[in-house]
Amino acid sequence: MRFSRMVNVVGAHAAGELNEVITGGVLDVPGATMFAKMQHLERHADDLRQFLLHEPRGRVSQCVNLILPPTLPEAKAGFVIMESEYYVPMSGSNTICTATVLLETGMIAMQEPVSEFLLEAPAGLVRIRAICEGGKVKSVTFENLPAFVFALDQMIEVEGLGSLKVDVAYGGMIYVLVQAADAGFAVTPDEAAHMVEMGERIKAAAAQQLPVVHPENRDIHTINQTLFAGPLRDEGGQKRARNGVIVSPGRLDRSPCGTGTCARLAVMHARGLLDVGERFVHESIIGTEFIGEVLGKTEVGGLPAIRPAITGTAWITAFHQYVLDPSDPFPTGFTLGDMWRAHD
Ligand SMILES: O=C(O)[C@H]1NCC[C@@H]1O
Repeated sequence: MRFSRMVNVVGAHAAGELNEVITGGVLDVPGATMFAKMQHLERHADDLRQFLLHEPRGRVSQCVNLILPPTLPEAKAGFVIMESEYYVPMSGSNTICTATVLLETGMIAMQEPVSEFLLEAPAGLVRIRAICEGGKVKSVTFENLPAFVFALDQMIEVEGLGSLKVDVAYGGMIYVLVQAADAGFAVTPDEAAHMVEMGERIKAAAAQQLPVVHPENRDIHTINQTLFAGPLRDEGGQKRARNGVIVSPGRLDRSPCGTGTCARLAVMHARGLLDVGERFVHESIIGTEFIGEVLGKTEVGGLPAIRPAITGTAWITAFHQYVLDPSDPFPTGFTLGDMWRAHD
C-alpha cells in the first residue's frame, strides 16, 4: 500500500491538555517569519491541521504543533500552533508540550539539571528553562511575550445573562475575563457543559461589543477566548485561584491555560493584586496547576505591560504515525455538531 501522507506525531499532555507535536513527515513551510509561516498554512495549506485535528484522526479537545526550522538565528527551533478551528500566535500548554517533546526525543540536546534555549513561536521568541533529571523534563518555565490589559470593568450585554462586567487582556491571545461567580459558576467539573454554553455566548458578545486590535500586530485582533476567573485565595502567603477557559469551537481547556494565566496576571497586576516578582498558582477545572509569575514591567505599543512567566509539566503519551490511504473519503476529516459546536 502506498500512502499519500505519513506524519509522525508525538502525543503529550500538559496538566491534562492534549497538545501533540509533529516531529516528522512535513517539510519546511514558506514564510520569512514564524508568523508568516503560520499565515501560509492558514491560507494555503490548512489540510494538515484538518487531517490531524478533525475526526476521525483527531478530537475536539486537542491541539497540534508543527516543529519547523527557526527564522531567527538565536532560536533553537520554531513551532506553529494549530487548534481545532484556527491557528494561534502563542499558547502556554502547547509551548510546554513542544519544549518537552523536543528535549525528551533528543531533537534538542537535554542538559541536566537545566536546559535553556529560545523557541520561536508565531508571536515571537519565547525563553525556555526546563528542569531535567534522569532524561525526564520535570518542569518547563517559559517567558511569554508581554501581556497587557486592553480594558477593565467593561459592561457587556449577554443573551440569557443580562449585563456582565468583564475585563479584556492579551496574554498571547485576546481574552475576555469574567468573575466566574458573576455568571453563577464555581468552576467545578459538573458545570463544564453549562460553562461552555455561557462562555461561547460571552465570547461572541464581547468580541462584537468590545473590538480590540493588538497595538503592534494588527493581524492579532478580536477576543477569541473566555476566561472564567474563580475567586483569588491566599493560602499561607501563596496566591491561587481556579479558572476555566473556553476554547473554540466550545470546550474547556483541560489545563489552567498558559496564555489565559498571562492575561490574568496582567489584570491582577493592573489592579494592584500582584507585584513584580510575585507568584500565582492557577488551577484548572480538573485540579491541575500552572505557576504564573510577573517577571517585570514593560510596554507594548504605549500600553503598560508585564513580562509573564509560566511553569508547568508535560508528559509524553504516545508515538503516532498518522497515514492517509488515497482512497480514504475523509482526507481532511470531518466535524459533527454533537461535539463540534456550529457557529452562526
Ligand atoms: O495554554 C494555553 O494557552 C492554551 N491551552 C489550550 C488552548 C490555549 O492555547
